[in-house]
Amino acid sequence: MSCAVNPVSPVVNGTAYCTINVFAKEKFESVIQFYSKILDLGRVSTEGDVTQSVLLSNEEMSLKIKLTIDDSKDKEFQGQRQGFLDNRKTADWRSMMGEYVTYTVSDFLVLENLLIEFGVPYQCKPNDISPSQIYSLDPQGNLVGFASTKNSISTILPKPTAVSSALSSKTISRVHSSTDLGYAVETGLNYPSLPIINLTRPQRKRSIAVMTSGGDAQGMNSVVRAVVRTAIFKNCQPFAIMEGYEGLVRGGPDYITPLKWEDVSGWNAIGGTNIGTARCMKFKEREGRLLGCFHLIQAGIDALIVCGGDGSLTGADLFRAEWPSLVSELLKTKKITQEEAQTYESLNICGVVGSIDNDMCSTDATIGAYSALSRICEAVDYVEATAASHSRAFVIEVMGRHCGWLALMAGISTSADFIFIPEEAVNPGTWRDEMCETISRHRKRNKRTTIVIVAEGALDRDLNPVTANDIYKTLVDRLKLDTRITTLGHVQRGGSAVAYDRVLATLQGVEAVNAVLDSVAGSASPIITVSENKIMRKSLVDSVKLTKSVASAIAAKDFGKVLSLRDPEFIEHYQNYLAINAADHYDPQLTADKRLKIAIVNVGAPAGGINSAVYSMATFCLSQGHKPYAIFNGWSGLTRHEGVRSLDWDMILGWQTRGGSELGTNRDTPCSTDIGMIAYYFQKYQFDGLIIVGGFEGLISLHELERSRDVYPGFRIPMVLIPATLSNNVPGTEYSLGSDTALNSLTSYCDILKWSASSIRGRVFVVDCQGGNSGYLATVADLAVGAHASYVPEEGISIDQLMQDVSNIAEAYERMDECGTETKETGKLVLKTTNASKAIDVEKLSQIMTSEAGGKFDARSAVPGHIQQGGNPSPIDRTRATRFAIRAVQFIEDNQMVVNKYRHANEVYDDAFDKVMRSTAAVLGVKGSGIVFSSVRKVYDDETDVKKRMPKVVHWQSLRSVADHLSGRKRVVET
Ligand SMILES: Nc1ncnc2c1ncn2[C@@H]1O[C@H](COP(=O)(O)OP(=O)(O)OP(=O)(O)O)[C@@H](O)[C@H]1O
Ligand SMILES: O=P(O)(O)OC[C@H]1O[C@](O)(CO)[C@@H](O)[C@@H]1O
Ligand SMILES: [Mg+2]
Repeated sequence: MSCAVNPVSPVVNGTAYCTINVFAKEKFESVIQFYSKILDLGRVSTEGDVTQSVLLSNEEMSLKIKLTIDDSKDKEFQGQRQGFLDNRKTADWRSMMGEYVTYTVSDFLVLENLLIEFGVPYQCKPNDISPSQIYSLDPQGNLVGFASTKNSISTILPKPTAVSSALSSKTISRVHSSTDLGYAVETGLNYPSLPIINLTRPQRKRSIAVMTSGGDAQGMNSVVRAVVRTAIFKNCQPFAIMEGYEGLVRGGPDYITPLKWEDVSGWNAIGGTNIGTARCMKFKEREGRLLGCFHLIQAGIDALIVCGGDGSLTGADLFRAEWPSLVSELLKTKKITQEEAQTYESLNICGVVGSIDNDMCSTDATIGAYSALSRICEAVDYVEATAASHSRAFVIEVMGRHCGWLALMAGISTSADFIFIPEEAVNPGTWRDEMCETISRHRKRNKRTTIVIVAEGALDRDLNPVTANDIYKTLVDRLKLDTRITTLGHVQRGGSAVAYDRVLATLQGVEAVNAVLDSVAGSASPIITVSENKIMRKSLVDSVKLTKSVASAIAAKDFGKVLSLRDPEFIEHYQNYLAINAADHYDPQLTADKRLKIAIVNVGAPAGGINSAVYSMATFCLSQGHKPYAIFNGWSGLTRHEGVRSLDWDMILGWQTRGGSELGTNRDTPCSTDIGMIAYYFQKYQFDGLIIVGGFEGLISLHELERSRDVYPGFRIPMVLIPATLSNNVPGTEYSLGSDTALNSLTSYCDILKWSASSIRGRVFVVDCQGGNSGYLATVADLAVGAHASYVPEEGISIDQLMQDVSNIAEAYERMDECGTETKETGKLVLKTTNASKAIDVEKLSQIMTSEAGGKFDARSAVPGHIQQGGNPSPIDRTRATRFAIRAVQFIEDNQMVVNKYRHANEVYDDAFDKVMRSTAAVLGVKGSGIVFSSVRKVYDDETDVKKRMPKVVHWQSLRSVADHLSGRKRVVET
């Protein structure tokens, strides 16, 4: 290979002079232009005639461009250039040229734009997501390298990864190729190939800034990580605005800073916000917003993603509305040019709701709210122990500003005796009596603890605050209870985010970048929301307006409206709290003729929230006037006569918060035990309804009972399955109880491993995840912990992908070295669902990875096992269990009329009969943005792959490509 460069001294190694040879006259000027523009060099002198040379120079370096006309050399270079173009995707250009010169440049963005402008091809290294080196061909065809930091270019070529003997097809069982089950990476998120050169129109990279504002909230770092990486992935330049609106007002490179891929490594596990936040009074004034506008334009920012609470998003909405007038003021005062005014005529803004308060209308959950709830529940669980020991009362004050969501959800999760929330302002004359009456009843039934949760914004109907002190005094003076106040304070905002918040933040961060890229001038600004499991875009203006109207309704003492302005789920939760808390102290809601005997049974492996479902089912039944029955130790327990007991309030105290299954559970199904005997007991106890809480065996159980209705009249009652399994593999629902608890356990376990791995250079942990044939847990954990790769049964492990992953990880380590970042986040994780491959367990997998890595890293295996079933259920599982249980009882109530006609044994079970009865045996599920009941027959026949114990369609499939793109995992797309 020819090289026209005569590197007198390589610039990269400190000296700053070299000669570039050009062999065709028509190329001479463009080569001069190329180097002078890119390296910012001035033309110093011109010499000679046929053999001309030009000296280009600046303070740091000089470059001689020398023209020696030589047709054959020029042709040789043309041929070479073609070779580079042909091999742009497949070969490392450094291996194709004997010599080349490297330069340091400060801004790759500018460089890439210039290379595009010159129409020259280029290649990014180590990859195009986060290059630390860029190689290009100058107009003559010389290979030229650029580095973003001094001396950072490695001339050592990455060793091509070969499949060694350790990886013969004998050692790996290939379960499925990556495309077998339709898991090819989604088009929209596919890895970009090397940049496509646009020869006609230079393109400016879009710059997207992200900021966090207001009170910090767990999960904000995941938003920033997702925004940064998605922006880079979509070929945009991400920026952080440091310190919230304060950074915008102050401006300059200290406050508006570009971020790289590696800058956000490991951020998922870190609490608070790494880019700072503030409450900025100046931004509330137009003057502050004018400065913000100027600084954004100055930094060339096209779009702004604001992650904050209701205040921050109100500010964002105002900023958006005022933007045109701010721009024209800046133009008038000559702070910006006409061209800038045109380029930035409208502000492309998107809101992501991050606040522990969950006070923004139009979204179910704000980022951080469930983490704060988790902190509260942990604290109350701890307090329970000391309260029980002393038989004390505790008044626990929680945050939430003017919103009672945290207090309400904590009340349900911990089965608190009484709660105070701003949405349900209490009667100033009667609240003390009401509270004391409830607590006295509980105490009379031998309850040793009293927990009252008060939201910091709690009010009475005259708008006077109801404080922890007021409550304390009442408990002491009237009930003579030994009482303590615990104000949880900022502990609630502390610690790292629970898995739910990490995933929510990640998906919303990705969606925010998509939203700003979809926006055109004049389009309405969106806010990213969540409804059940669905990430959506809504109007920022409308959400802000709706949220503001809550404050107006409170001020107007219109409390009915306040409650109605919260999302429908809030109201449902509030009614649920009242219902389960009324189990012993009100007259039953229903008249005697409507009261039912409802049985509950646990089937399958333990999962977080099973006990909460039993507790809520029983307390709700009691408050309605129904009689709740427990079947102990599953179907086999029933056939072994181990007991059916009616549940009463005293017996189930404390079950809401407990892990495991108090009723006892196993995987037996009615047909695998003795369905006749089960029918006998159903007849004996005259059950009017059945609730099964369980996983895949729960579904099979319900199916078997439903299909036996013709033979056994005892089963002609409404029956519901509440899905509960950490595998989240029950067809008919996108969410099963226990999967959140499991995800939190796995996430905490992985965080610990990651810290350990980060302390040792080049350490990777390969973690074995439960989940049966479902890769749900591993996939969502992948997103939550920022794993490098995950292997799931739906895809299996292909040798090619495994090799690719080894080289991805090796590259990631190289990139870290080359970036010279001082990041400690060097630990890497790979997750594998046990059934992703039966042939290679995590131990073997880690051995293979270590041996293939050729010394670049070493891998260790880790097996968390049944720890994944979790300890105490997460607040999400507790509150969902309550919601599911109450909905299940209501389903049984609603379907009584339907089944009554057919319950007698002498009814002929014909087709018409069957058709009506079908809908009365259902799977309760979360689908899209709502709760639905689907006939078990339909679910079993149409939606279930019985052999694989899986739904036929997996709803979380798209998460895999998001996880891949956020970790920079390259996929081998198999043909
Ligand atoms: N009406 C407004 N106009 C302009 N800016 C505002 C407005 N309201 C709030 N902001 C800006 O947003 C910042 C954060 O608002 P705020 O303190 O209400 O927190 P938040 O975003 O609601 O978060 P959290 O309630 O979770 O702490 C304010 O300090 C201010 O800079
Ligand atoms: O951290 P600061 O500024 O004291 O603010 C506390 C407030 O912030 C929040 O934690 C979040 O808005 C509120 O719940 C609380 O009232
Ligand atoms: Mg707020």
